[in-house]
Amino acid sequence: MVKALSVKDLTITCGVARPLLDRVGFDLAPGERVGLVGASGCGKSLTAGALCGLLRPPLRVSGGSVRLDGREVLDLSAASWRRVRGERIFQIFQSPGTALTPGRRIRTQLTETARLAGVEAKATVAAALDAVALERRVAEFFPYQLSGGMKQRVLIAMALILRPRILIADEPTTGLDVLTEREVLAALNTMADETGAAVLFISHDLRAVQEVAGRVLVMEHGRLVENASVSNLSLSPARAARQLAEAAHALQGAC
Ligand SMILES: Nc1ncnc2c1ncn2[C@@H]1O[C@H](COP(=O)(O)OP(=O)(O)OP(=O)(O)O)[C@@H](O)[C@H]1O
Repeated sequence: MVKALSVKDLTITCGVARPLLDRVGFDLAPGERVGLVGASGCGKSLTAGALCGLLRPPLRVSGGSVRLDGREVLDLSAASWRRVRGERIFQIFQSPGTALTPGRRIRTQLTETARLAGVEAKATVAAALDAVALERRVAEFFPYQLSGGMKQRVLIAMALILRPRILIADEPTTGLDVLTEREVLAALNTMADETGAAVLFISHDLRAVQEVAGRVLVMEHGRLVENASVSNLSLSPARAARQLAEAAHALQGAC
């Protein structure tokens, strides 16, 4: 079966220093939900940036391959990337505000998304808001009138409308309170259930990852050091994987 995403030996450099990302490789099957975890600075966001064609100089992909549905994307032009982003691969960031246009109502932005997807706007926008548990009146709001968690759910609603093959969620719940985090994760799971999108969920928090993904990739110093089910991390030969499992376990015990 063709993988939704296939990453091989992905290497990112910045000048002549040692690679920031060193021969990273993993696959996502269609509809699969996988976590990407690791300590701050290990290379999670760089990976996400490369997968979405968003790296800018001096950062450079100096080797490897990224295939979406079997098609190489690392050599795409900027114009082709703009088509691929949204249609095939959609990214949600930690700061959702930057992805929404400040001076435009949510309804306008979701309607535009529906047009891009070539679907009827009114019913689709209403259904997407319902699916992410946002009241329909939120459509009349401007982004500044929304909380961080509501903005994240608007972005997830956009993904629902666009139905990408792959959703990359880069720390989407960092900085949110526990209840809001739950709502965002539930919206993410609903989106993946309804669209069949594969999800790469990036976080330093294994507890949040567990709500979405069964399998996790663990990074350390720009390298992938583990690829295992969440339940097996505590037995991993990789110290970084065991430490993450222990930290999650300790936090759970403290609650
Ligand atoms: N634009 C850049 N130029 C140079 N180095 C960069 C750039 N962006 C990131 N880096 C370096 O690449 C490494 C990986 O950064 P990255 O942002 O991917 O970490 P991360 O795992 O996402 O961390 P966090 O969890 O804190 O977001 C770090 O050493 C960082 O300093």
